[in-house]
Amino acid sequence: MTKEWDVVIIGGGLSGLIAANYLAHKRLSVLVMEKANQIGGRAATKIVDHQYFNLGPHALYKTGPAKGILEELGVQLKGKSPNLGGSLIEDDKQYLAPFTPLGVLTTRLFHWKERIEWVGVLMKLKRVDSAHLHEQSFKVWVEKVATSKNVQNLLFLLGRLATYCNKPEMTSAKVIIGHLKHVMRGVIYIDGGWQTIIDQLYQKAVANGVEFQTSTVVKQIDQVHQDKIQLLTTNNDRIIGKYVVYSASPMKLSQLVGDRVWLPAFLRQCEPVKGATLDVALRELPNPKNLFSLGFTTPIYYSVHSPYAKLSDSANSAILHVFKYLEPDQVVDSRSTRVELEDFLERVQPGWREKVITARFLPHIIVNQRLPMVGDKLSHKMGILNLLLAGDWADPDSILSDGAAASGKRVAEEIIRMEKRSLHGNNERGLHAI
Ligand SMILES: Cc1cc2nc3c(=O)[nH]c(=O)nc-3n(C[C@H](O)[C@H](O)[C@H](O)COP(=O)(O)OP(=O)(O)OC[C@H]3O[C@@H](n4cnc5c(N)ncnc54)[C@H](O)[C@@H]3O)c2cc1C
Repeated sequence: MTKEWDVVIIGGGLSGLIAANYLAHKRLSVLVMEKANQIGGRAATKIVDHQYFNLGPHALYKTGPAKGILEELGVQLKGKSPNLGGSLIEDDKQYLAPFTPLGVLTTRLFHWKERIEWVGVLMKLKRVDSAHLHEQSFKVWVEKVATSKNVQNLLFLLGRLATYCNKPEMTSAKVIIGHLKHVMRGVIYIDGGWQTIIDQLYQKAVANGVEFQTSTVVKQIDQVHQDKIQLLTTNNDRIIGKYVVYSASPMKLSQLVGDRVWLPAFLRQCEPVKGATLDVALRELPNPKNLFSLGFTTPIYYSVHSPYAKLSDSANSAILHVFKYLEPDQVVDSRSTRVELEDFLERVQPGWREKVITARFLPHIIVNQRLPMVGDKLSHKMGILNLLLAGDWADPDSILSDGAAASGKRVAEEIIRMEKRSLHGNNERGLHAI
């Protein structure tokens, strides 16, 4: 017999779990279907040799929507904020980063006129209302506010650092600057890795009656009745949901619903944000003072996360990430990219190879499912009634965990609203307030 649920959520990542938690507070039956053999998606943490590896560098934005939503759901977020400062690397030179007052005053990256321009730009960044920048690219905005090439390059670097997006001429100034403003107010590295967030969301959902099916791949979505959506899995199981939340890849949705179902155009045009990451655990740091460096014009990031978050069972281990920001459609040669990241690490931590406990290299991973483009129009109307969209790609104003969390909460609220409306009609059972 085909089992029926009020809500079926496709995808057990951050957005799916957040939606499940908000829905779990109501008298709705909720099933989460996850393709992998464990939940968490891109927020999962892998433990290798007692070292905790997030999937590349993961920072939670202190004033972004995700933190507030997680706290509202009762998730404990333990960890510390990394220090500002660090260095910028260009060719064979290393400069103090002008991210602190001392850095601004003393960095050899800038001459005095540029220092003044940089301070002015930082003030503009703080004051600008990003909501009005929808029709402008980040590049156009940067070239409007800064004349010095060095200051412009520093803004491009900050945009990459904040959003992982490496295409300023295509990306929306609204999203990049909105996000950058959150990043400038501070980030947190999480003790135990982001898995601790996932685990808490999972436990709370289960305690409130949500059911989970892992190793379950949904391969087809069909509307079989006005308030019934049928999901077919690769094991040929059939599951019915009154509402379905889709939180997997936007590019794959058209394959699941078939050609005849109308989907909003943005879903077919989504371009993912990608990167290459080298995640490394060292017995100790050869150069303990060098915790954070960025390529100035080369799109490379290096940061040691373990001084600010417990990411190992051993007190001395250092967990660090070296990351390359990729452009959309960039062809990646895995070997040369690995060499590039290892060479960068050699530059900032000479002799690191002698200290390796374990390392993982992922040459081509999706960081965010949608590059936020200028003039993007995200529509949630589609050819299947009661099919709702969540994920780091499904929010018009935010991306990364902020987009995942905001969209997860939004779809849950939408379902609760629709359900209340339909219950008003037949008034069979009541909904509890959260
Ligand atoms: C290298 C890297 C660095 C990052 N750094 C940061 C950072 O510093 N700050 C930040 O906020 N965010 C960061 N992120 C992004 C953050 O991890 C993601 O935005 C967030 O985890 C996405 O959650 P999601 O639920 O939208 O998607 P996912 O986590 O991708 O969840 C979707 C789930 O759907 C499942 N699925 C797919 N297809 C099917 C199917 N057919 N049937 C059933 N299940 C299916 C997948 O297995 C997956 O578990 C980073 C990501 C990466 C990769």
